[in-house]
Amino acid sequence: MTSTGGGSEKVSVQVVIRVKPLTEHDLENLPTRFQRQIVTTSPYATNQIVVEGEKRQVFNFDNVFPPETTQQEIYEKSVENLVNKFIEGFNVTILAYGQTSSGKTHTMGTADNPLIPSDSKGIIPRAMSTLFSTINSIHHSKNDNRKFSIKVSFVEIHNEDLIDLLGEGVEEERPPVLIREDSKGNIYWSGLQEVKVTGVEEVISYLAKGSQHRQVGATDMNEKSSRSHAIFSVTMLQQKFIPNNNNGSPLSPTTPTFSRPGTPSSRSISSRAPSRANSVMSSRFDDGEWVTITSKFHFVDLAGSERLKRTAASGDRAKEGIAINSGLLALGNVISALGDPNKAKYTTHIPYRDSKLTRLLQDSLGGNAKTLLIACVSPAEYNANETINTLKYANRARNIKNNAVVNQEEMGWNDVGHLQSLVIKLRQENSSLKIANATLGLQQQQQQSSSGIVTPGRYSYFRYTWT
Ligand SMILES: Nc1ncnc2c1ncn2[C@@H]1O[C@H](COP(=O)(O)OP(=O)(O)OP(=O)(O)O)[C@@H](O)[C@H]1O
Repeated sequence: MTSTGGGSEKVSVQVVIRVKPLTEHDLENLPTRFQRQIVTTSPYATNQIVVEGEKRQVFNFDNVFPPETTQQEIYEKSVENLVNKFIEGFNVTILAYGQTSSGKTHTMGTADNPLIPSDSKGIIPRAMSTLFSTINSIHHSKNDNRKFSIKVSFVEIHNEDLIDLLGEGVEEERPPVLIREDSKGNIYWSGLQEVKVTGVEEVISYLAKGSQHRQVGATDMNEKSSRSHAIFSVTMLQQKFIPNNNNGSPLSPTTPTFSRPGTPSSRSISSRAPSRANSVMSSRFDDGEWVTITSKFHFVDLAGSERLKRTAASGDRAKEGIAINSGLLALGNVISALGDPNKAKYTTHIPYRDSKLTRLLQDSLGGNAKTLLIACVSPAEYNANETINTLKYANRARNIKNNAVVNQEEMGWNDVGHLQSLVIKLRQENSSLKIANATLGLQQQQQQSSSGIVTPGRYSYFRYTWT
């Protein structure tokens, strides 16, 4: 996986499995005769997992983490590289999937708070630690002139309602969180608090605040079971000034020196939070040009994937179960439509609109994002069916190919008139380029159809590679 000069690279969705150890709580609560461990992994085949159920089933993934794996190991092997990609300007999404009590929240660190010991910390606090220490070292570097602004938001999908977990005041009086799509297919949301953060402790305080607001309810399987999908998002804006060399062309992005840009306001309601860069602006000055890169990191802690009857749910719990299952079903259908090479050839419709979850993640699955799915499973015989279901679900995600690109915009800071005229000029250029691209696309499609290669029209926008 190497980044191309233009900041574009083709990657599959990465799928890893984490097998949870049986905890004291499990040993007290699972019927003794079903505590036998039926899931095995091997240090010699670290991408393989075997389930000894009614029949022996073997699955292969990008990585399989056995029960003894530490939080730090998971982070180093699967996540750290994605944080570096995020800093480069790629959109990144990590999803934790699995039945209730399988370790999703523990792995993701969604319910982090200052009392959790450092070796138990999950992915989010570790990723934030890498992010801020990298930014600090860039600030102290003489050879790197980048400036960063980081904002976080925390949203919950409960019974198909979007709830702002960082929202102030009474929930009923807040503006509704809405998902929107622009004419180009970009996803936005409105009415959501985005809070500026400058360090890990601040992020953890917002995580703690948000997770306290998260809907939890007692089920038979996990007494504090999460009954909603939670999406913690980090948006990063980085600006760098590229000075001109003597020939009038900009120097490399790492060349130092420039004046400090103004700082965005510290707390704002995001009315149009882009989930990926959707416009290109450019502003050149006599001494160089400003470049802005926006990237977004989604940490998605999904609600328990178990079948309804297993949680003995009734009333509100049952209603939640139906909403959870339909969200995960829609996610599975999207994954299946994108991931199954046979279906992909013939499917012209990817059902993103079937749930809020898939709508929100529309451009994070198969779009302009790097995606990691962490499927969490229990090793106990008691959970054998759910474990198999989780592994089958995760297996379908492995065929998705994304074409992730750096979200780079070039823009000026202080010459609004100049910027506006440049925007108009660039829009005109963009229109001409679109016409040229469309003509080129048409020619390529004609060539491909004569050579037998299938390019589904709608998805050429997302730059899909079908395998
Ligand atoms: N790898 C692990 N090592 C030690 N304890 C773990 C591990 N994974 C999970 N646990 C513990 O198991 C319990 C259930 O885990 P967790 O709450 O993360 O499950 P979950 O999948 O998020 O469940 P739900 O869907 O109900 O929210 C917690 O007490 C957690 O600390």
